[in-house]
Amino acid sequence: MHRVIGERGRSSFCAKCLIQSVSSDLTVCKTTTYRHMSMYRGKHTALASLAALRSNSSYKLINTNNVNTIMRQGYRTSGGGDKRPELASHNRGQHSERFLYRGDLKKANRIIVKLGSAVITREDECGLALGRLASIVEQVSELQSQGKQMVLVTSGAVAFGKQKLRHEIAMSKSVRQTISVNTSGGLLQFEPRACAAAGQSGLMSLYEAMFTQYGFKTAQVLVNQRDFQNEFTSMHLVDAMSELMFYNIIPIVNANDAIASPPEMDKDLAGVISVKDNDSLAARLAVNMQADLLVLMSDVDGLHTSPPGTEGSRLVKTFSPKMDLCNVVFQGKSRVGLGGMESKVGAAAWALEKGVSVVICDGRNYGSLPSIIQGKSVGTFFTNAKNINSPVEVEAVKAKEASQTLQKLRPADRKAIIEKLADLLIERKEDILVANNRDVLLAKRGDISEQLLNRLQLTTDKLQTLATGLRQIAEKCETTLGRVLEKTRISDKLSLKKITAPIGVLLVIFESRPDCLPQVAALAICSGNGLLLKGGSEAQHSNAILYALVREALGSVQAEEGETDLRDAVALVSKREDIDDLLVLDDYINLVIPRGSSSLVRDIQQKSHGIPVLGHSEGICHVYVDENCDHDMAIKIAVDSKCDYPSACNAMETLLIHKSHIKSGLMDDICDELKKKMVRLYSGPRLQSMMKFSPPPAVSLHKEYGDLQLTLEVTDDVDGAIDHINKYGSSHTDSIVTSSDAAAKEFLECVDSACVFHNASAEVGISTSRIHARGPVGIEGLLTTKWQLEGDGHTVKEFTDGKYQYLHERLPVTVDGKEVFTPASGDSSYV
Ligand SMILES: Nc1ncnc2c1ncn2[C@@H]1O[C@H](COP(=O)(O)OP(=O)(O)O)[C@@H](O)[C@H]1O
Ligand SMILES: N[C@@H](CCC(=O)OP(=O)(O)O)C(=O)O
Repeated sequence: MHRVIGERGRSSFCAKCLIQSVSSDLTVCKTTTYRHMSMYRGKHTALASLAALRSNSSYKLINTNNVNTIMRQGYRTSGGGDKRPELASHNRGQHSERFLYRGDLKKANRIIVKLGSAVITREDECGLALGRLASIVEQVSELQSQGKQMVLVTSGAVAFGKQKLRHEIAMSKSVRQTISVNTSGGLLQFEPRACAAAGQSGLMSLYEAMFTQYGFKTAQVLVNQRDFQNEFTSMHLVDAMSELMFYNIIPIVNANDAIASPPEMDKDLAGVISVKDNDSLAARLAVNMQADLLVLMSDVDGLHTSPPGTEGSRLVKTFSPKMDLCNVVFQGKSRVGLGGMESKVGAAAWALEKGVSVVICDGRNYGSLPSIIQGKSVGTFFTNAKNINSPVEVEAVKAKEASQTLQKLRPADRKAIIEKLADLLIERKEDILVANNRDVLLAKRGDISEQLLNRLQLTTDKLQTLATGLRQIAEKCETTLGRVLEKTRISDKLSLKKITAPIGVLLVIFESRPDCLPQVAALAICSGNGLLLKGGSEAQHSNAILYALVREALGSVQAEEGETDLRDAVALVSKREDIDDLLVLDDYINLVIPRGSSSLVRDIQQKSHGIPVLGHSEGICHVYVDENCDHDMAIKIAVDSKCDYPSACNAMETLLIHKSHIKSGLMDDICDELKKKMVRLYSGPRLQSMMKFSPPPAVSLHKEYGDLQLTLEVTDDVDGAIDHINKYGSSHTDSIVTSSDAAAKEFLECVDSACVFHNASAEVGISTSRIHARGPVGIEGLLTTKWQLEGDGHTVKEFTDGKYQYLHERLPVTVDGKEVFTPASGDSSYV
C-alpha cells in the first residue's frame, strides 16, 4: 500500500517506508504498519520526509510544504562521496509556540520523561520499585501508542547498582563478617562508577521486558557531559535518537557513569547548561531534540516554596522562573538523588527558555503523566506566561472569589440583584429580541430542526414568563442560604447547627436555549454560587446581551470595600475548547451541570476528571396508561409527552398501554392523535403478537428516539408496567395515567426513576445521579450543607474527664415561621 507524504498527506502516513517516487511537492512511499503511521503526524512529517531522503541519493528533490525545521536546518554529508545525510544538531532557539498554559500541553507531541533515582528505587533500599516502574512504563507506552514520541531519561543505575554490590558482598562474607561490619557501623563505600555499570544493565533489561509487554522496543543511549560539548558527538546523539524514534523505538537515556569524568560543577557554557546530573542531561537532551515537553519525575509532588515538611511550605502549581525564583527556598535532596531540587529547577528554567515546557511531578503517583498531558493541575508547571493562569482559569478564579462576596451579601441584596435582572429583561426586551433575531436568522441558514429553532427563539411572552420566574426565585433569597436544618444541644453551652451553604462555583453548559442564561444566573445568585456559563454558539448574540444584563444587575449592588467585584461572580465563556480547559480546574470549579442532549451530557461526564457532573443519563422515558383512567387525559398526556419537545431528554420514548385498551378503543384514539402530529409508531413484541396489523417492530425496547417516533407496547397491569420500566428505562422520567389511587401509589413507589409523575406530563436540568440532587435541579440542588458548632471553650478532654456530659438534645428549628423538630441526620458521635 502506498501513501502520500506532502500537501495531500498532511494528516497521517507511514514512517517505515520505501520511496517510490519523489516530485516537487509529493513524496510517495510504501506503508508498513499502522503503528508507524500514527507516529508521524503534523509537524513530524519531517521525519518521514527524512526517511524518503535517506533512501534516495539526492536530497534536492525534497520540497514538501510540510517539511519543518529539521529539514530546513539542513543536513550535512559526512564527507567525500557518502551522500547519506546526517541530522545536524539543531538547537531550537526560541520556541515559536511555547505552551503558556497547562491546557496547551495536550498538544505536546515529543515528550521526555526523566525518572529520578528516588522514583526508581524502593524507600527501604531493597531493589527497584517495580510496581511504580511498571506503572510509568504503562503510561509512557499508552502515550506512545497514541502517536506521541516518548523518550525516557532514567536515573537509578548508581542506586540500584549499589544495592547489587552490597548484596554481592553480603553473599560472599561469612555471617560473622557481615554482622561485624553492620554493628561497627561501617557502611561500605562503593565506587559509583562500578555501581552504575552494575545497575545500568539490570535497569535496562527490566525496561526492555516491561516495554515488550506493551509491544514497544527500547534502546539504550548513554551519554556524558562532554558528548554535549563536542559538536560531532552532540550531532550523532540527535541523529541516533531521531533514527530510533523513527522506528518507533523508545530511547532510554542515562549518563554513561561508568566512565564519567568528575562533574564540572556549575561550569555552564555560555547559554548552555552544564550536564552535571540527569536533570540537566534531560533538559539538554530535550532542547537538542526539540521536545515539546519535559516531565521531571521525583519523589515530591513538585516544587515547594520551601523544602517539603518545613513550616509554611506549599506546592507551587505554576512557576514562572523569571518572577518566582527568589520566592523559593531549596535545601536537601531525595535519599538517593544527585542534583536536588535546585538543580532540577535550574534545568527546568533553562529548558523553558529554550522553548521546552516543563512539569516537575511526583513519579510515585499513578496516572501523573496522562493527567499532565490532559492539562490537569498536577505537579509544578513551568511557564513564562505573564499571567500564569489561562484566560478561562482567570475567569474561574474570579468567579470563586466573587462567589464569596456574593455569599456575604445580605439576602435582601441578592434578592435585589435578581429583581433588577427581571426588570432589565422587560426594559431591554427590544434589544434582546433584535439580538435573538440575528441568531435565529443565522440558524435558519444552516440545517436546524423546527424544535431547536423553537428553543432558540425568544418572544415577548417567553421573556415575560422568564421575568416572572426570576421574581419567584428572588423571593426565595431570604430563606435559601444559612437556613438551619437541624439544631442539637450537644452539651451545656455547646450547640451544633446544620445549615445550608452554597456549593461554590458551578459550570453550567447549555445548548441552544438562551433563556437558560438568566434563569441559571438567578438560581446561582440566589444560592450564593459563582457561575461559569458556556452557551451554544448558535445563541451567541442572545447570550451576549443576556449576559451583559446579568452583569449589569450584579453591578447594581455595591460590594463592601476590598471585596471582589460582584460582577465577576458570573462569567460567560465562549469557545468550545474552553470547556476542556475548564473541566480540569477542579481547584476552582465544584460542580458541572450540562443541560442538553444525552450526547452532550455523556461527553462532559467522560471529560470531567475530578469535578462531579450533575447530569442525566439517556432519557428512555415512559408513559403508562392504566386500565382505569380518564381517556381524554390519557390522550392529552401521551401527545404532550412526545410532541411538546421530542428531542428533550424527558420526552416519552415508549408508551405502555394496559391490554384492555386494545378493545376499549383508547389505544386507537391515542395512536390517531399521535399520527396527526406526525409521530411514527413502532410496536413492542407483546403488541406484535397480539395484533394482526400492528406498527412495524421496534428495533429495541431500550431506544431513545429523540424525535417524533415512539415504541408502543402492551402490559397486563401496573406491575407489568413497573417491571418493563425498571428493565428497559433509564431511570429518568416516567409517568402513570390512572384514576386508581392504589395503582398510582404503587407506580410512584416502585418505579426507580429520578422523576415519577402521576397524571402529569413532564425544570434547571434533570439529574439521574443518585447522590446530592436527583430529578429536576432547582435551588435546593445548588446547595450543600455545613455544620456549625458553637461552644464556650469546650475541649474533648473535658468530656472524657467528666466536666461535661453529652446531652444530644434536639432543638427546634424555624420552618415557615413555625418552630419544629426536624429529624436528626447525624448520629451521636459527631463531637
Ligand atoms: N523547595 C523545594 N521543593 C521541593 N523539594 C525540595 C525543595 N528543596 C529541596 N527539595 C528536595 O529535593 C528533592 C528532589 O530532588 P532530587 O534529590 O534531585 O530528586 P531526584 O532523585 O528525583 O532527582 C526532594 O526529595 C526534596 O526533599
Ligand atoms: N546517572 C545516575 C543518576 C544521576 C542523577 O542525576 O540522579 P537523580 O538526581 O536521582 O536524577 C544514575 O543512573 O544513578
